[in-house]
Amino acid sequence: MDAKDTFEAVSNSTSTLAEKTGFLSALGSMSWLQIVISLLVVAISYDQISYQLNKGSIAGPRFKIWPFIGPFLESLDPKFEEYVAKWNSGPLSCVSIFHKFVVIASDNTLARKIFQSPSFVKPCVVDVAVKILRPTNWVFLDGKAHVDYRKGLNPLFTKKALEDYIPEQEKVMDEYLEKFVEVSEKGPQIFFHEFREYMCAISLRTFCGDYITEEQIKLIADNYYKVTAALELVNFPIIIPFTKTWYGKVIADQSMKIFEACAQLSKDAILKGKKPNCVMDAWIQSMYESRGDIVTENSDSKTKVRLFSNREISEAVFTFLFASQDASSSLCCWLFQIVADRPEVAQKIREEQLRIRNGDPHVKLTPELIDKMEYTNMVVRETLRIRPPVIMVPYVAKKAYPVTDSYTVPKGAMIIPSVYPSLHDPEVYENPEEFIPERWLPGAKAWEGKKNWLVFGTGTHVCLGQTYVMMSFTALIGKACMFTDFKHTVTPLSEKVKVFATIFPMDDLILEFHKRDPTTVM
Ligand code: HEM
Repeated sequence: MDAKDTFEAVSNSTSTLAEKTGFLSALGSMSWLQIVISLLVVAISYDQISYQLNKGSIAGPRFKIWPFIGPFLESLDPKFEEYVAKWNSGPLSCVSIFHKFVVIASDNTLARKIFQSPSFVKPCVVDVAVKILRPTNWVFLDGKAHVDYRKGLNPLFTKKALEDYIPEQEKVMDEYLEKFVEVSEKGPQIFFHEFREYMCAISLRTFCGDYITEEQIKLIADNYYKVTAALELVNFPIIIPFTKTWYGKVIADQSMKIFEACAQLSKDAILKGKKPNCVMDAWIQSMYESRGDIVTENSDSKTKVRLFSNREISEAVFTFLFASQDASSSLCCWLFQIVADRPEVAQKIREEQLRIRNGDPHVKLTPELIDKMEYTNMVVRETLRIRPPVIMVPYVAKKAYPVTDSYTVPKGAMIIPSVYPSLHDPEVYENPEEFIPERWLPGAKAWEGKKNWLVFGTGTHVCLGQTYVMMSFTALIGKACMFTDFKHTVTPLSEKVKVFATIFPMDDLILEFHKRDPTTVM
């Protein structure tokens, strides 16, 4: 019997006793006001006692200061400093909002343990996510079904697969660098929105190739933020027309309809022997290879993939966009801000970019070329360490989960492994608040702390796109440094962190881009 059962048993036996001693007749003599007040007192006491029982020995407010709602109002506008205070309060801490009990793990060993306990926990999604992403979506699979599905997706984001997508990606990079210069003609601009649009465009080209039109990309890029807003952690679970969640669902449905049509075009093209140049092509090719409908050099692959319907493909592609959009936009903002603030770093990137291209800045991107960008890659890695886009990942306990010898997370509670403290651990990363790309030189101490590298999570749900992220951002910042000069307008809020699903500079990043001679370093 757990603590909650004990409490319920005590309540039941108390009520039986009360009945015996004439509780009902006492009730009959009370006024409505007295009854309401009494019920309120019982409910508040129940809420407080169940909070105390769930909290046990871990850190957290002594009492729920606001009965029932807890810190609900603060959670509507989460402050980074409040998360830091929570992490500093102990390896495990807690908070209770309405009926949700939330346990936060700041310690590296505990965070890893949670990520790697799929029999006790699964990713926690807000109620409305099931409606927006649809209940049939693969992201809601758990256990073996999830592992089997992932096996079919993993090959789509490897270095080998990237080779096929890079030419299309490079076109989008060039197009947007031109656009950033154009936008800057009016002087310094807020780039938060520009970068979100750019990320959406490059992701859609990578996922759907040229089956998706410019207009369709624009429609999704202009409206995707509605999906982010609809999926905020605290949201009304029922979709009411013309509310945030309704707008989110409308744009999600429109996007999936577009992806469905793209999937059919890709199926037709692959059956006619087209060489894949986007994620959809690569996935569909593996489906037809598995059935023996086509033969390619990969036909011997052990991972067999069934033929998915266009609707299933569209739902999966939407999850790729959903998983990548906020985190990639966050990385993009911090990467440009950090490099713009450090001209010596930009200069070293330029030197490397020109050197590996033998002085010709127009040499096209390939995975082999990106592999040679050692310093540029260290800059991306250090940016991800100092400003990890995903600071924590919400999971839910499927059953009572004994996370330490002295504490068991109650069934149904949210359990959140934090990523940020591990990446700022001074034992592993000396002067953790300083941006030092050289800490990632081959053989340097930071590499020994592999267990602390939780930027992409770990375990069965580890980020599908991690290789893709490292390679495409290394390529992007390399090209941006060669072809443009970007200047950052520093404000008192530039280094303050805003939390909007992921993390961003609080001033939304003010930048200006100017063309430069790409054959020079200075
Ligand atoms: C800077 C960019 C990114 C960061 C920091 C990031 C980080 C993460 C993290 C922390 C998780 C949770 C892992 C876990 O629970 O162990 C995750 C999951 C995931 N990420 Fe990423 N991600 C990024 C970009 C991308 C991109 C570009 C894709 C493209 C496909 C992607 C696809 C996914 C998917 C599908 C999952 C869920 C995997 C599953 O449940 O099996 N991510 N990511």
